[in-house]
Amino acid sequence: MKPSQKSYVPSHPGKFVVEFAPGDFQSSLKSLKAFKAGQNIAAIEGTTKGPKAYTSVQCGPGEEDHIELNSDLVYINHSCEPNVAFDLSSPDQSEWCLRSLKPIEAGDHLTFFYPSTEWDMDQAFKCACGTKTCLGSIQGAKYLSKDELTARGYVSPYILKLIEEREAKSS
Ligand SMILES: C[S@@+](CC[C@H](N)C(=O)[O-])C[C@H]1O[C@@H](n2cnc3c(N)ncnc32)[C@H](O)[C@@H]1O
Repeated sequence: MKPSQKSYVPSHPGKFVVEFAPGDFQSSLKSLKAFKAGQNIAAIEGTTKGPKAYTSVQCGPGEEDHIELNSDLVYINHSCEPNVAFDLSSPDQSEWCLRSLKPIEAGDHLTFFYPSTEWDMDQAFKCACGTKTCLGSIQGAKYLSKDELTARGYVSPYILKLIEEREAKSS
């Protein structure tokens, strides 16, 4: 579920705001504040378990390990050169956070590298991030090499483990 433009109430007032745009999947999340690289910029809280969906974030290695964010963070788009990461690596959910990977200025759009958390995405898409290292088609980590995956600043440990299992099977 995504917050909709009708009766929009920001989930992170003063910090982030959704920029609603016409057309399917054209909206995004903008930062209202500057952050240094490597900061915990938001707690990941208020999540619920759910089936894999284009709005869900994978939080472990299994088919059942998907959460709905239930907040404006669902509007963070993918980039092949992301400025934030979802760090859901701790077994203690109270430590889950959104972390800046680079300095972020007020007005910057937040982006994360979707395959850093997603193994095999519910909805693949042609990437419009426009970066030099754009991979073109985004379907999940399953379809990438370890080098393509690890060059983006952060990969979830459960995704790295799945990559290593894949490599062990093919060797
Ligand atoms: C969870 S939504 C993110 C918010 C979305 N932009 C919206 O307006 O609802 C994920 C979807 O946004 C779109 N999207 C996100 N990043 C994208 C990118 N870099 N290029 C093209 N589409 C993207 C894709 O359709 C993807 O399935």
